[in-house]
Amino acid sequence: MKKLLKDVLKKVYVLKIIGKNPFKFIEGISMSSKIVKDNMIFVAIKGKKKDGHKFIIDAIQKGANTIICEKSSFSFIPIHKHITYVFVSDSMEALGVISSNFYDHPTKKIKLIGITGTNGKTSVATILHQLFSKMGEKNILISTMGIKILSIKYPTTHTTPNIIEINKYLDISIQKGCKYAFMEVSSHGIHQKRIAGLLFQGGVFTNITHDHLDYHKSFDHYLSTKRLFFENLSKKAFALINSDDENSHQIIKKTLAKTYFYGIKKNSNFKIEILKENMNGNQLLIDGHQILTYLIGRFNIYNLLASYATAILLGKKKENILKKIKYVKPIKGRCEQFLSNSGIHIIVDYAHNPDGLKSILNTLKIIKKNNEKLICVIGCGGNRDIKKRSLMGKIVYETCDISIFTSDNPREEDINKIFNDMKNFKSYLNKKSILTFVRREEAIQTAIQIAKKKDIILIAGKGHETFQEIKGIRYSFNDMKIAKNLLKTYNK
Ligand SMILES: CC(=O)N[C@H]1[C@@H](OP(=O)(O)OP(=O)(O)OC[C@H]2O[C@@H](n3ccc(=O)[nH]c3=O)[C@H](O)[C@@H]2O)O[C@H](CO)[C@@H](O)[C@@H]1O[C@H](C)C(=O)N[C@@H](C)C(=O)N[C@H](CCC(=O)O)C(=O)O
Ligand SMILES: Nc1ncnc2c1ncn2[C@@H]1O[C@H](COP(=O)(O)OP(=O)(O)OP(=O)(O)O)[C@@H](O)[C@H]1O
Ligand SMILES: N[C@H](CCC[C@H](N)C(=O)O)C(=O)O
Ligand SMILES: [Mg+2]
Repeated sequence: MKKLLKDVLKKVYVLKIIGKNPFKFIEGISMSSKIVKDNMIFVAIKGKKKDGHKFIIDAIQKGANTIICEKSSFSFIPIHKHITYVFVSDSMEALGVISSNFYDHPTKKIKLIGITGTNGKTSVATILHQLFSKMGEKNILISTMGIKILSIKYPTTHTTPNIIEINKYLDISIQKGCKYAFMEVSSHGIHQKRIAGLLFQGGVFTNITHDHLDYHKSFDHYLSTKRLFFENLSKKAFALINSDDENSHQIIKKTLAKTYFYGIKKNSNFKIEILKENMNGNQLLIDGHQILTYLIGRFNIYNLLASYATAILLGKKKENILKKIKYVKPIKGRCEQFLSNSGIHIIVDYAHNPDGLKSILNTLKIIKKNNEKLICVIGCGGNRDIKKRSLMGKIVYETCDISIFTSDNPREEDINKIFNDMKNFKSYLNKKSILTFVRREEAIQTAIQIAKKKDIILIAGKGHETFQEIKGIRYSFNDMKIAKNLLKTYNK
């Protein structure tokens, strides 16, 4: 793709330009000097760890012909002939405008829905992707598990990719005939302006509970970051809010968007009634119509209702949605089940914060009878929220019959420090012991050795992940695969 610089800079709030050459061609945009190629724009961003302005020389050596940078960082910048320097007050905001210009404004051509909240973003986005595909509507999914355009998958590194990637993939999807885009909007993504300049048709709020306080420092900051997404929606957009969440009104305090509520407990625009809940599926009453869904767990009832309501707000016919929504399949690593030959129930779930754990454990209580044991294998990620660890440890300890603490993705942290944090809680129960194994495979193995027929083993925290990240290296690891192999080994 090739564009004139003057077109790429349209509507960018420019403070000053050096080396102006509007007829220069641009062949790409990058915010990382590491991947700059000939005739690209390099956008210097001040990060948490590094300052992109320090990599301007590197970017020029790799072929960048234009530099976007912040005036305040002028002292860092070496001036080269033939290079155009564009000074802006906010590089990230400028990057939003530039990438939208470069890819011909994808969000003016596709209906983009952003899904935000502590838990349920991947689930709702994926349900919408499946539902719309089943209704014959081509769409793109942008989620933790990667990007999917029709049935082609593209790997990503972040739940909400950077704004260049978002525009690039939206453009590809438009070329392939997609009319809808369902995208997860993480709080990191909002705060780091990875969604700058995107026009959203709607925003969906799932819930907000304790997580990411390593990054946000306080719950208030986390909440106000999520609120910012709704504040920036236009008055033509819709905001679809979980009315049962205690912060539902906070989230939409200053939104211009037309607000709708969905929920089970409180009065809402979109309601659902639970007729039967079990491990084979849920029987539900949506808008007076009975449906049976393969998705299990109360949390998935919220996810399903949010998806139904989104489809209605996007103008889809109720009868058509209801006809197709029952065929939505369970989502990888979200309450993924396996029943072994000897009758041991394995559940792999991505619960990685206190509320996620409560949700999945409440679901498992539905199938647990008195004599069956609930065994949980759990770890907490390293270099992430420390305060959530003891809350997660306590929930598991007080709910499960056997608690096995192990590693998740320790990243750069000492695993024994993580174990200490997980065990740092007071409990009314003091008889039970907690087993700890550094090696996650050993923890799963122990759970399988202990388990008897009909016992339930919950392996939590890593869901679909196919690796374990330890000291910068990603080792291949998949909870469900390991569990199935071990069940075979022990003939269980
Ligand atoms: C805490 C966090 O989110 N950090 C993100 C942030 O990093 P940073 O501010 O430290 O960036 P930096 O390393 O200082 O670099 C600053 C700039 O210099 C540039 N640079 C740097 C080095 C170089 O040689 N050349 C160069 O040009 C970088 O490309 C960047 O533009 O900006 C980087 C570039 O966009 C991100 O990759 C990085 O994500 C890190 C790796 C990360 O793990 N993020 C996670 C926590 C995250 O974002 N998670 C959310 C999901 C959370 C949820 O569950 O809801 C997500 O959306 O994925
Ligand atoms: N609506 C919900 N309410 C509460 N818990 C939920 C909900 N949906 C899913 N969960 C729990 O949270 C876990 C993660 O779900 P999901 O991947 O959909 O969330 P997410 O918001 O995309 O997470 P991430 O922040 O990692 O992207 C699930 O495995 C389940 O345990
Ligand atoms: N999106 C979540 C994923 C956490 C998954 C868990 N396995 C971990 O590594 O902590 C986060 O960035 O906090
Ligand atoms: Mg996700």
